[in-house]
Amino acid sequence: MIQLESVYKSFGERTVLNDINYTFENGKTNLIIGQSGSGKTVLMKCIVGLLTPEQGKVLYDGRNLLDMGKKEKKTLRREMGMIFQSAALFDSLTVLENVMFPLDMFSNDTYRDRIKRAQFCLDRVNLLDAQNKYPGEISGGMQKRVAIARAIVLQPQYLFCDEPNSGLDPKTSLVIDELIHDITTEYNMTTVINTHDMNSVLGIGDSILYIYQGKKEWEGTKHEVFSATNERLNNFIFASDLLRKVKDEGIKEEQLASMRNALK
Ligand SMILES: Nc1ncnc2c1ncn2[C@@H]1O[C@H](COP(=O)(O)OP(=O)(O)OP(=O)(O)O)[C@@H](O)[C@H]1O
Repeated sequence: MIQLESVYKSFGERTVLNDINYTFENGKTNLIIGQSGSGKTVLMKCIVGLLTPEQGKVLYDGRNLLDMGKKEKKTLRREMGMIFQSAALFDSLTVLENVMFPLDMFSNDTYRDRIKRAQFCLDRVNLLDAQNKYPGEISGGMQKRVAIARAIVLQPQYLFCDEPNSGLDPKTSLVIDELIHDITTEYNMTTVINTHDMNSVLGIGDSILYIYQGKKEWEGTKHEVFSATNERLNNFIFASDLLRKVKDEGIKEEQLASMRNALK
């Protein structure tokens, strides 16, 4: 679980995060959503320690990141997995070598055990057959799956995904969403996802934090989105004609789920 308590971040005179309080629970896919420039990336950076808030607490299962010394931070980093907007794979390494990379850096396991662990993770994302290929030889969706395998290879407790679906078609995005959701439940991780993708919101939004101009404007679940009365949230979520129709014509959640299933 990650708890944010009264987090503030400014750049010069400009307050970009204003009194953010929120709990990201484990075993859930926690989504941060909001307009461009609302502060999602700055918030994610504050949570992972790339930026330091001026005020507040970022509690990792009770441990405040902002009070940690170097050694404690290093321990915490080992408990984090990250998936970036671009898959950020090493072009000159094979798929297997990419997944092994964190193990080579941080684990004391034997070479054989490191290979076994990396292959286990590749199998989990259904890519064992591609282990000897190079990133340039596989599709964008496959690259994302390699990035997921690499992110979970050290068995992280916390998983951070920055726009995991960017550049992917809707069908592949669905596969990536489901995969992230499944591994989150399976390994009981605390997963935090920054996204613009409304399909993700409606599909895997176990818990949703909507930020508007640096403030928490709304929080809820994918089940609550449709009945939400917050006008800013509605304008944001239902900006697309299709989704507005879905809301206005009262299409039920189950119907939406079966539409998603048909896409798979
Ligand atoms: N290092 C920085 N120095 C000054 N201002 C910054 C810095 N980083 C971000 N900002 C400002 O903070 C605000 C929030 O930016 P942020 O990148 O968090 O938005 P976002 O919600 O992630 O947007 P997008 O969806 O477009 O990625 C923006 O106005 C941005 O210009």
